[in-house]
Amino acid sequence: MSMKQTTGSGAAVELTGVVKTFGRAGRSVRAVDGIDLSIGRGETVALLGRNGAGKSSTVRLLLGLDQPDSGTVRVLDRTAEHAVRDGLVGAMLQDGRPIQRVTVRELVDFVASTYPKPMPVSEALALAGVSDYANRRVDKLSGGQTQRVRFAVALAGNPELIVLDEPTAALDVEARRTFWDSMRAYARRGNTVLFSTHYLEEADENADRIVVIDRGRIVANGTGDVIRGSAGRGLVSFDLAGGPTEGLERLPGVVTVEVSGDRALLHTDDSDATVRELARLDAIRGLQVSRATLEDAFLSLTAPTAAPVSDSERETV
Ligand SMILES: Nc1ncnc2c1ncn2[C@@H]1O[C@H](COP(=O)(O)OP(=O)(O)OP(=O)(O)O)[C@@H](O)[C@H]1O
Repeated sequence: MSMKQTTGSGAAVELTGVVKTFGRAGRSVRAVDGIDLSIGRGETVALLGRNGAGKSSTVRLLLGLDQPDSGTVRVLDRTAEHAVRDGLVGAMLQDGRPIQRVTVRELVDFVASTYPKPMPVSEALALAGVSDYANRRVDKLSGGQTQRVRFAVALAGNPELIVLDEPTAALDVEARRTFWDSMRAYARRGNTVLFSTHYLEEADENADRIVVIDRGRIVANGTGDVIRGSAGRGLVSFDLAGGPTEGLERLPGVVTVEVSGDRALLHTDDSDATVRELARLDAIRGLQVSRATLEDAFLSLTAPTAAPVSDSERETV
């Protein structure tokens, strides 16, 4: 195992009041709308959000590929560009395609040679799980194998922080599992990992902490359990049967209320108390009680259409 580099004692990632707008005035979109986020060294953090929530935009800011309109981005005690230039950050972006006609080993070897303190090539290949096909051409591999080669490329510079934008989006279940095994092995060395994903289970299983992002803002931040509880630990639903929806949020235990058609869904911290009160009000037609899952919490925290509010819309809100 290679020696860890040491780069000071601050957070691995520190975003403060970060705003990033795309487009021209009047028709602009706030892809990132005031994000404050601190990630400690050695943490594995999932950025979870729907399509268009602002995950990729946040990742690009972290890699110094874009500049924020306002706010600050610090990575390992320096600017993002500086951290990348110093070889401290490895990245897997969504659209990166490895160059063709070279073998896996040649590719990783070449990338490693561009860094000041690279990881030994055999180690990067082993950690990414690609040693078995190191002598095969990169353009002759399956989707899962290609993704792991891209992981080996991201590891080549021996980074302290790795940033993965939806790394498993195109992989089957088995390929995903092996991918995460490799990623966790890298994290166990004391490294920091930030990955974005649509998959709740993936965030729950592989991250120490989940940051839920919606419309360019952080709407929840904590362990899977914290997120699960943030919208209430229980779910109580019933048919409104034409009854009123006002006041449901004031029922005992209730944290949030969703009404869909003629059905009310209450997220509650105390299902028993909520149900008792509903019974008293005789509002128990089609009553169902269940434990809230991470998905329930996620759905209640994020808007159904996650398109960010444009500046022109914002003025009218
Ligand atoms: N270069 C750009 N020019 C214009 N708009 C952009 C640009 N990049 C992102 N956006 C817009 O900013 C918003 C956030 O996009 P972003 O790609 O960050 O979301 P995401 O959470 O990564 O989504 P996905 O899961 O679909 O990749 C979207 O409305 C997107 O259309």
